[in-house]
Formats: sequence, C-alpha cells, structure tokens
Amino acid sequence: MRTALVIGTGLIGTSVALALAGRGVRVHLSDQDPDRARTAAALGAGTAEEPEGPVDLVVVAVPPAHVARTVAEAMRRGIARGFLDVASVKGGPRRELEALGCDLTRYLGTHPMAGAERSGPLAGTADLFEGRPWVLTPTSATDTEVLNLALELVALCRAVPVVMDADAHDRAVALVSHTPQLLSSMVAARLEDADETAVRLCGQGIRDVTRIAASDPGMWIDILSANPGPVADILAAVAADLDETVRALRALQSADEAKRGDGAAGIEDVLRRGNVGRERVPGKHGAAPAAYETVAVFIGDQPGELARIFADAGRAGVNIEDVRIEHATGQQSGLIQLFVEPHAAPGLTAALRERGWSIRQ
Ligand SMILES: NC(=O)c1ccc[n+]([C@@H]2O[C@H](COP(=O)([O-])OP(=O)(O)OC[C@H]3O[C@@H](n4cnc5c(N)ncnc54)[C@H](O)[C@@H]3O)[C@@H](O)[C@H]2O)c1
Ligand SMILES: O=C(O)C(=O)C[C@]1(C(=O)O)C=C[C@@H](O)C=C1
Repeated sequence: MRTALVIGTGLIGTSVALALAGRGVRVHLSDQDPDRARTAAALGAGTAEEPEGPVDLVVVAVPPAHVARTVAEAMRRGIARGFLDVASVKGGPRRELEALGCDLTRYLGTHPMAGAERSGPLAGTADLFEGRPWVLTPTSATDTEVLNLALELVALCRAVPVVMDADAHDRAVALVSHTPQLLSSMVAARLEDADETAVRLCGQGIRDVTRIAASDPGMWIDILSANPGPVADILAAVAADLDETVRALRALQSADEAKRGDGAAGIEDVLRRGNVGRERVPGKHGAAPAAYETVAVFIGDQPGELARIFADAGRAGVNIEDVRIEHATGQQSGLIQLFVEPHAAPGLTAALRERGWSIRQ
C-alpha cells in the first residue's frame, strides 16, 4: 500500500494515520472539522491536502452513525481500490450500506480492539494498535484485493487480525466492551454527589474500574444505539447478579445465623465466578494470562525516576512484563508495581534494594 485517505481524524483515525505515515505510506487526512485534519497533519500523520488521484485505501474513522453515509460518499467519488471503516459496531453500518445500494465487494467492516477514554487527534498515537486484536468482517461478497489491503493495514499497525461474522462481533463486543463501559460509568456515577471526605479515599481499585467512565458520551450513545439488544441482554444478566448480591448482603445483616451463612455463600459465589472470568482475560500479546509476581517499589515523583528504576531492572537482567503506578493522594511519591516472571522476582528485589530502592513488603 502506497497511499491512503483517512476520513475522520480523531483518536482512531489519527492513530491509524500516524502508524501508516511512520511506515512510509503517503496519508491524506480529511475531517468534517478541517482544524482536526490540520492538527493530525501537524502531528506527522500525513497531509491535509486532497489526494490528486485515487488512493489505494480509504479508512473511515467517523462515529458509527456516520459511517455508512461517509463510505457511500467516498465510493461515489470512486477515490480508492478499497474502503474500510473502523467503527465499534459492524452489523448496522453493513446493513445501511446495503440499503444505500453500495458496491459491497469494495467494502470491508473492521474494528481495532484498542482505544482510549480520550478523543480527538491529540489523543492519537502511532503504537495504539500494537499487539491488539483487529477484527475483520469479510463476507463471500468481499473482493480478495480489499481483504488483502485490510490485512496489510493491520500488519502496518502491528495489530493481530481476527476474522469474524459482523453480528457475532457485535454480540462479542457487547460482552467485552459495551457492557463494561456502562458498568464503569455507573460505578463512577455513584461519586457524583458523594461526600468529599469519601472521594479523597479513592485508591487504585476505583481508578481501575472507572478509567473508561471518562469516555465521550456522544460517541458511546452512537455505539450503544447501534448495538442495544446484545448489550441489554448482558446487562439483564448483570442485573440478576446485582439482585442476588443485594439479597445476600441483606441476609448478612440478619440476626439468624443460617441466613447469614446463606448470605456469605451468595457473596462468595459471585466473587469466585469473578475470579474464574478474570482468569480468562488474555494476557500480554494475546497470550494466555500469565501469573506474574509483583515487586512493589516506592518511587519519587520527580524527573528521571522511572528511567532509573527501569535501568536498574535491566542491569539486573530482569524483563519487566507489565507495570502499574499507584499515586498516593497528596504525596510527592507513588508506588510502582513491576510485574515479572515468578523466578525473577527475588533477584530483582535484591538488586533494587542494593541500589537503594525502598521495596514494599
Ligand atoms: N475510542 C475508541 O476507543 C475506539 C476504539 C475502536 C474503534 N472506535 C471507533 O472509531 C471511530 C472513531 O472514534 P474516535 O474515538 O476516533 O472518535 P473521535 O471523536 O476522536 O473522532 C471522530 C472524528 O470524526 C469526525 N467526523 C464526524 N463525522 C464526520 C463526517 N461525517 N465526515 C468526516 N469526519 C467526521 C469528527 O470531527 C472527529 O474528528 C468510531 O466509529 C468508533 O466507534 C473507537
Ligand atoms: O479505552 C480503552 O482502553 C479501550 O480499549 C476502549 C475500547 C474497549 O472497550 O476495548 C472501547 C471501544 C472500542 O470499540 C475499542 C476499544
């Protein structure tokens, strides 16, 4: 692929464009808000100038409700060999394109399973998709050349292609993306009127659970409007768990010992099922989840501290598999958790101690 046109230069479009431009593709950028295309261009994602002739690939990265019309318009102009979109839902846009009478041989619906709670071009990064699944939903009508262009795009973004049926995709993302977004928002919504003294106690648990609650509501209304049935089905199952958990907690307040035992069993059931589900979440690079050991180190909030600890781990010959930083409220220090293979943890702990780091026991 030598040339591409990215329509919609927000978080996803700019990230795609940065990855392609970084690997030598000439990328043209377009957005209904020209300032956004210019911002993406200024970040090195390509040029905001119109292509002079046809490009190899058009990537449509606009909100789901605008996908079909934008793809149809690009097809009408005949400006590329293939047309992709990256929307978070796949069944609806395909059916809309069908209804608009578009040539579906030239179109492929795709969805990179990577993103962020921020939107707009300034949130874009070239490495956003590295190692992440990127769903492709070809049908028997899809032209092989278009499928190959999509596979090339995924490879250039260093993502991992996953082929799925569009409706199966929508049911899957209802479970792993759309319902979690709503639940994160619902937990965060409890904080809206909470007492300041309670909010000050927020620790890493609530930060983990509510990160995506900062997402753009407009975008999510669009996504959920295009996938309401499957999300409602999963939320109904969550609601049944919630009802059961409330019942179990009330039983724990009872004076009757048997009822308290029943309540504890109900709570344990949901917590254990949660453990089992969590174990199924894929680990690094899509591999089976690894049981890493954590080495927790106190770290100062000043320039160079992270570089120093990573260099010290490197000197000890230890590969850091994952990392998490917990910031203590109101303090100029934090706690960095280094995830390493279990056999490497004792050596790393000793080496860091020797170099003066304070390790949390
Ligand atoms: N945010 C995520 O985590 C994520 C992840 C994967 C896929 N997606 C999908 O990617 C698409 C873009 O999402 P985003 O997060 O980059 O949103 P964003 O708000 O950051 O960017 C969307 C851009 O599209 C532009 N736009 C809107 N309508 C347009 C039109 N008709 N023509 C041209 N430009 C138009 C907007 O001006 C904006 O710059 C959506 O379909 C979304 O479902 C999002
Ligand atoms: O914010 C993130 O970390 C995301 O990856 C967001 C996320 C997801 O739920 O996985 C959200 C919607 C997209 O369609 C794809 C990615």
